[in-house]
Amino acid sequence: MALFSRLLQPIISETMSKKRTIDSFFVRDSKKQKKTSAHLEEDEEPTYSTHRAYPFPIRNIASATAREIASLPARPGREINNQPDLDLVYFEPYIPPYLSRQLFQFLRSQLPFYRVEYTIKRFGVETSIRTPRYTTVFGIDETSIFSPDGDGSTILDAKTRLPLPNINIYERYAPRPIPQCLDQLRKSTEAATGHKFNFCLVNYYATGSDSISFHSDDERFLGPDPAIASFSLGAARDFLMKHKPLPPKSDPDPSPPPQQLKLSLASGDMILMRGKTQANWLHSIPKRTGKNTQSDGGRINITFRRAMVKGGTDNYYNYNVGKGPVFRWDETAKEMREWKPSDQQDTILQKPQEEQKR
Ligand SMILES: O=C(O)CCC(=O)C(=O)O
Ligand SMILES: [Fe+2]
Repeated sequence: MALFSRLLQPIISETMSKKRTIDSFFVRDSKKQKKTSAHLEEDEEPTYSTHRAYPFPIRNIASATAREIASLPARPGREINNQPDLDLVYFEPYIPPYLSRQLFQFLRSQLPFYRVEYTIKRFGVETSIRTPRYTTVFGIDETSIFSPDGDGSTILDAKTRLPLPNINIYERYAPRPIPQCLDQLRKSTEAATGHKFNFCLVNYYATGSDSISFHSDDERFLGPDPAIASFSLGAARDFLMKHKPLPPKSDPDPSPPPQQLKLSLASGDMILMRGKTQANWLHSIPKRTGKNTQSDGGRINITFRRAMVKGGTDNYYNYNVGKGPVFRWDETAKEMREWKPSDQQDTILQKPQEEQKR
């Protein structure tokens, strides 16, 4: 390997920081390697997914780990469809505990996150909303693809495979390809569910105060009866589901009203919502009060979805990336910190000096 990249490699890893947790995902000392797992590759050079729209390169998972993800789910899914219009498949878990722990640490430290602010009209008044969790998104709708050659910076029409005729098409936000560390899971999910996905949305709930209120993912750009695969990593949180309001009954009907559901989603679990579910049910992750709300109650949620038209791409980037600052996990401070482009540059410049001191 060229001297340049050898020199650069540890510097980049240092920029990515999180020495112990992240390195242990890839490179283990030989004693630990024997004791804990034969799955993770020893001494594999880290590689990165890069794209001009990423704020920084996103580290790839090792090839052995990627192969493991391809072999999932750990357990077959169980159908939950005992209520009107409800059609779920619950994998408990999809990702086994040793792998979900590592994937949680890895994704938390490697992905760029945002705390999006936007305005809505509430009772005719412009109201500012600060999303009560960190979010990020990758992908592009079904009408387009990232050019398979080069660094994928060119976007092609999905049918003609020619560059988009109008350069203004995705003008508000430059779409980002799904990085390898999430794309492995997307492929596995497609194989396990028989559904296709072109978007990956990630939520990070830092504490019990982070939440998502009752909503359904029934946007028109997803098409009718969309399938959404939703993964949990890290702290367990309650996932509530309730039926959308029903019109009052006209005739005496003996069928009982739909019941609210509560699933305690644990690390590694996956819930597939499909069929009539989004059209008829709402879901939420309520705030959690009491103990265990502050410390490492961090939870990552990953959803895979399939947007059919360009409006879906703009909507997802608008609400999950936005125009505000980037946040990145700081392993020393154990919290998300605002990240600036100069952070990366600083580390690259500082590191050789530090090494000379030793
Ligand atoms: O965090 C979760 O489990 C749910 C997230 C969700 O509903 C969404 O992002 O639309
Ligand atoms: Fe949702």
